[in-house]
Amino acid sequence: MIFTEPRLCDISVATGMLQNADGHYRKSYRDLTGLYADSEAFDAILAQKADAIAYEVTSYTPGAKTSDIIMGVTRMEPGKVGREYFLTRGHIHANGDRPEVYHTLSGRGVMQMESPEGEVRLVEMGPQQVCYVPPYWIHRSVNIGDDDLVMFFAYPADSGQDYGIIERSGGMRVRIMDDGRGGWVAEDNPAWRNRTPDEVASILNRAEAMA
Ligand SMILES: O=P(O)(O)OC[C@H]1O[C@H](O)[C@H](O)[C@@H](O)[C@@H]1O
Ligand SMILES: [Fe+2]
Repeated sequence: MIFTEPRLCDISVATGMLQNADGHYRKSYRDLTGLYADSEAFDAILAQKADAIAYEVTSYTPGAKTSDIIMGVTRMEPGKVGREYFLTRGHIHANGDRPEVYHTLSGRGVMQMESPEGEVRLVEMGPQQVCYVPPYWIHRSVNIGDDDLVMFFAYPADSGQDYGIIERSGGMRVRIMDDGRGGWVAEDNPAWRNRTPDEVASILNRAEAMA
């Protein structure tokens, strides 16, 4: 039997990156087109810095099985589009029955979660707080602070990401907005449509089919 070699990776909290990683992807503001409520404010950002990095992910993938764990670091810029705080695209795991752990290293964030049936959970996170995102929850990170939000994450390597689930429902159910007093407030997204019972069943069945 050949055992996987252990791997030590330093985390640079200052740069928000995993060292000795084997994966790195960046999302520019242009890549986030269509995610925010205020399209005029978003266009103004695009005019300034369409190709600047909005968030980036460095990761290490030891293998491809359920029993392999992908680990990495996400770094998000601070800011708002109009009143709406910067966010990641968000996804549900394509194999929905896969959880994820997020450990905030610096900055302040909200882990925004939504169940297939449209229940909402919002978990505010600061440094040295760990959030367990259970199986089947759609999840997205929101930077509600004035500085970079840097989070360590880990999840089973066969999770996969389904981004279409958010597009198909007109976004997530709530938007995380500036409350005007330096904090945040969740406001209903009027474009949101709940998933049908058939869609919910297919999310659950798909996970069974992949198991
Ligand atoms: O995948 P996104 O929604 O763009 O979010 C960016 C990243 O957020 C987390 O850190 C996840 O663990 C990553 O898998 C994900 O890629
Ligand atoms: Fe995930």
